Amino acid sequence: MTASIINGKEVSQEIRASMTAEVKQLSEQGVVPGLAVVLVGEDPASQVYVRNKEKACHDLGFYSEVHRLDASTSQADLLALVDKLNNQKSINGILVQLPLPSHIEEKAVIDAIAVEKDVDGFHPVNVGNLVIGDDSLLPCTPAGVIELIKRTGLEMSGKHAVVIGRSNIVGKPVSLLLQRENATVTMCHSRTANMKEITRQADILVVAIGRANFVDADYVKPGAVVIDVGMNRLDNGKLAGDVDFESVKEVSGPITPVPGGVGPMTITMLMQNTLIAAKRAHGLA
Ligand SMILES: Nc1nc(=O)c2c([nH]1)NC[C@@H]1CN(c3ccc(C(=O)N[C@@H](CCC(=O)O)C(=O)O)cc3)C=[N+]21
Ligand SMILES: [Mg+2]
Repeated sequence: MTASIINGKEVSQEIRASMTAEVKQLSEQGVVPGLAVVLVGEDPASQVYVRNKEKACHDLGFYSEVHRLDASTSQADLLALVDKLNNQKSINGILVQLPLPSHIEEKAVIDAIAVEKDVDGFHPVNVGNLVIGDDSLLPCTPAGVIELIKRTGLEMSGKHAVVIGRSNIVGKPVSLLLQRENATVTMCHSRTANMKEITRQADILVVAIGRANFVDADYVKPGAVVIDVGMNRLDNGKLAGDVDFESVKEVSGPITPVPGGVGPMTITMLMQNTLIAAKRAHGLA
């Protein structure tokens, strides 16, 4: 049996198309969602993501600003920019591209972003609200993963979801969101013993360990939904996921490719968070 491929690009386009009418209606009321992206330094991969975000804003009719700062920018200057954006009415969402240069303390910068403009969902208050189950801005990649699983038609309630990876950005929050969908969640990570025995029990397998082609067919239960969050740039310049797509698709159920899976959804969820933040700023949500 050959697995069906989950087309993240197509799902993204569908969601963005469904947002367009609302954005148009809001702009007629004078509410234009605004996103500021801050990029420190010249990491080429980051430049690509930032351009994709700019394009998404443009296509949706959002206002957008991109602040490209020199790699030697001081922490104080970066914090001053964040403060300015926190107070700028035209901006509803602020994204400071990570990683930051090593002389800047990431935590200090994330903590400085206004909670209601934290469209990455990385601020400790948004993380805390996610844990408690209160309203928060959800982290974009985990929210995109849940959306893709929903679109497969699989009922998550009561299913065994296994997450490989325990990062603050993906592994931890995606586990919480899967629990919220009433899945039974197991977390694995680089120190997990007998990992294959655990992942082979998964009805849903989410992989975010950051190692190219780490998961092969031996890790996967026949028919399982497989979501690959990996983004590994190979020496040949190609992008590889954490899942060995060619071998896994022979045993799995619906599976995401890289590129064209989770990546586009991350940007779509960022747009959705910016829209939510804009509505809240105007008392409309
Ligand atoms: N504060 C912050 N928030 C982020 O959300 C954030 C960040 N920093 N730093 C970097 C990572 C990475 N990231 C991606 C988003 C979209 C694609 C994406 O659109 N990928 C496409 C194309 C990729 C390509 O061809 O290079 C795809 O998978 O099909 C990739 C990577 C957001 N990140
Ligand atoms: Mg890990």
